[in-house]
Amino acid sequence: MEKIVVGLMSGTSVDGIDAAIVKIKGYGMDSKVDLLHFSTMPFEETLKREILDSMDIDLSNAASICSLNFKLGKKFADAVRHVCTEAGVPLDVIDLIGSHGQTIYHIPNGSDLYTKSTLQIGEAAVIAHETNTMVVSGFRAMDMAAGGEGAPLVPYTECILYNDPKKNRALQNIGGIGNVTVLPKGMNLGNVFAFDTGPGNMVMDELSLRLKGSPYDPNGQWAAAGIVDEEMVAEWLRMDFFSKAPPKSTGRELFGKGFTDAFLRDHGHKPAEDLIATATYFTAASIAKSYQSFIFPKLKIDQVIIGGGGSYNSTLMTMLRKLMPDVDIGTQEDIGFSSEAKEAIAFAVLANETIHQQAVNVPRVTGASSSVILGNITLPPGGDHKKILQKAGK
Ligand SMILES: Nc1ncnc2c1ncn2[C@@H]1O[C@H](COP(=O)(O)OP(=O)(O)OP(=O)(O)O)[C@@H](O)[C@H]1O
Ligand SMILES: CC(=O)N[C@H]1[C@@H]2OC[C@@H](O2)[C@@H](O)[C@@H]1O[C@H](C)C(=O)O
Repeated sequence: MEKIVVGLMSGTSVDGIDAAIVKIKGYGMDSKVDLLHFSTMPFEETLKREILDSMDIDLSNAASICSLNFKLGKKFADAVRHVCTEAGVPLDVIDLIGSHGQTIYHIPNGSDLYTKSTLQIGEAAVIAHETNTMVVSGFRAMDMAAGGEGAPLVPYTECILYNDPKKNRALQNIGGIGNVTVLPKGMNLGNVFAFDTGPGNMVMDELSLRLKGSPYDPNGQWAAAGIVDEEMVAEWLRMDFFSKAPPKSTGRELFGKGFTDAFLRDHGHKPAEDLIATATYFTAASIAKSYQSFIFPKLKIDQVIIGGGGSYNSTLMTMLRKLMPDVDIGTQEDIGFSSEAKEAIAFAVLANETIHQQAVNVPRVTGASSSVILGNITLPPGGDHKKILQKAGK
């Protein structure tokens, strides 16, 4: 049975809400997935600030997170309407919405102070009410309840969408954070592996904003004009995160504002271009080091496919190619996909799996004790849920 599903993603870059309208036939590894339309609804600067502050342990509080949960729910509903209007698809054609939500905090390992936990907000009841559509949200919690890190979750969808019978592929996402999924040729879910590689655009973006007043370094132009401090990068690469073997995931807690504050405290007197170049090289070098430590010793990679907004930073792409000269490094566009749309598509696919009660986390990737069904289902208000689930194919 065919379903029209909207996938919503607001990632760690906090640049806006990505929305994909996807046609999905079937479920499981045989799902047929077609992207009908994709759009991004950028956050206004004030809302972006509010979200970033809510992630900052010094600025955040319970009231601000409570309020933001509902505010973002409304924004996610607006993003559904926006993508439908742009695509000329009536809202009542949508069978299901898969909403990742906005990660506010992620504590994958716990500490003396905090329990292992993760929080994605953007109230699903508000989305369901505004759109009169069933919503699947909170994808990460069940994996973490089963002992996993709750991330990364895209390996399942990447198996469906990108496996190649002849090539060992590494799919490198460069969003706020960098993460890789390794798909051995002719693979099945049993031999895929994945982990977060470290910072994506997060440090570069923070520096661009503070030193140049721009949310990112357009095409890497400032980084291209700067001089990299290789010693600084070598020191950063000695952080525990980079030597830890997967499973591993990370976020703003490690590479967010606190990281950039410390960098600027010691090096803020240097030219902005040099600082942005150093942060750009840090991302490239952390990806290369991750591959050298945890991928190349296991598998010869034939093709690295870069996705996420970082693929539009040509200085970063050049650095990556220099650091890994023996591998073919291309972009999502080179193989006929969209670099921007991939995560929104993933959460549409994952929502479809939820309503078909399929367990889709990959335990060897997240560290969970078993494979479990992800997500919370929110029915539309007053909806006849039997009819709705029937429509969804159960
Ligand atoms: N033309 C461009 N030049 C340089 N960088 C760009 C360009 N376009 C986008 N980016 C970068 O991509 C980022 C957004 O990437 P993306 O949408 O993949 O991240 P995300 O989904 O928020 O993150 P994550 O995957 O970590 O959740 C921007 O913040 C910016 O740093
Ligand atoms: C906690 C969280 O939101 N993690 C995100 C983030 O963004 C990239 C990387 O860090 C990855 O671990 C994950 O997202 C992708 C979509 C995933 O779960 O596969």
